[in-house]
Amino acid sequence: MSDVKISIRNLDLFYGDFQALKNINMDIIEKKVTALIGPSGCGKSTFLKTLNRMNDLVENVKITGDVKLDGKDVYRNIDVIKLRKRVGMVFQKPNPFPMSIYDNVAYGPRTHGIKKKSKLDEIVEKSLRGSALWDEVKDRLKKNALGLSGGQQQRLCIARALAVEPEVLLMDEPTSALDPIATARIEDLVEELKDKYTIVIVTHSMQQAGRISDNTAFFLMGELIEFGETAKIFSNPENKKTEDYITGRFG
Ligand SMILES: Nc1ncnc2c1ncn2[C@@H]1O[C@H](COP(=O)(O)OP(=O)(O)OP(=O)(O)O)[C@@H](O)[C@H]1O
Repeated sequence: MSDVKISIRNLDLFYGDFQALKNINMDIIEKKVTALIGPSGCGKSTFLKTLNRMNDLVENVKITGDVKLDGKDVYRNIDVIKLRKRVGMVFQKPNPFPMSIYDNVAYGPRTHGIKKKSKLDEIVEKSLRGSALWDEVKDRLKKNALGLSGGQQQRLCIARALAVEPEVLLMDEPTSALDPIATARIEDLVEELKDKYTIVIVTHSMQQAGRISDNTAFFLMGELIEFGETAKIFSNPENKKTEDYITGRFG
């Protein structure tokens, strides 16, 4: 029996007059990986950002419909800071803060009021272990994070997201700036993280979606064309447009 973590109903999003999302309906299943695929500009990132209200920061944006996290509407009667603690995000380009590795990971817990050094030490170690970076950095936690490689920086950003103990992790093309080896490490990590977290990942790579996701959503020009089990979407899609896209026939 699968549990729904986030349910999306009749979601429309406008940037000014332009409608970027058209009547999206989807259930994101707890502790599964959901991949969002589709051509450039189809609305994947926009959709991802509606899940923790990152679009609120954009001017002239209008959102209607429902996004419910554990049954509670995230657009009404909810503290946005708390929402973003529960629904963390990792971006396309690794974006560590220009401070030490330790301080990057401790940043979130500190803003949520944790001050005790022993507690922070524990969170930093646990988060870095969680993002499979601990062994590589444990002897240089006080060094600047900008000295890490791109792949290490991205795992640091994942550790930073994990440090506030989120329930959902949104990942916007987290491997697009990485080489194949660093990409494989992040993919392995996603596989491990789904034991504990619900993961939604935007990817341009259909191979990646096929490798790491349980469910896949195919978007086209702001519409959700097809959503279902990844194995089914890739082997036997219902919609001709999905088939054209995954077989590379799409222009
Ligand atoms: N802040 C904004 N203001 C106006 N239009 C926007 C804004 N952000 C995105 N758009 C438009 O909304 C549409 C969807 O963009 P979005 O970034 O969600 O697509 P995407 O599928 O993630 O694309 P990509 O794969 O290239 O990252 C595009 O037409 C884009 O130009």
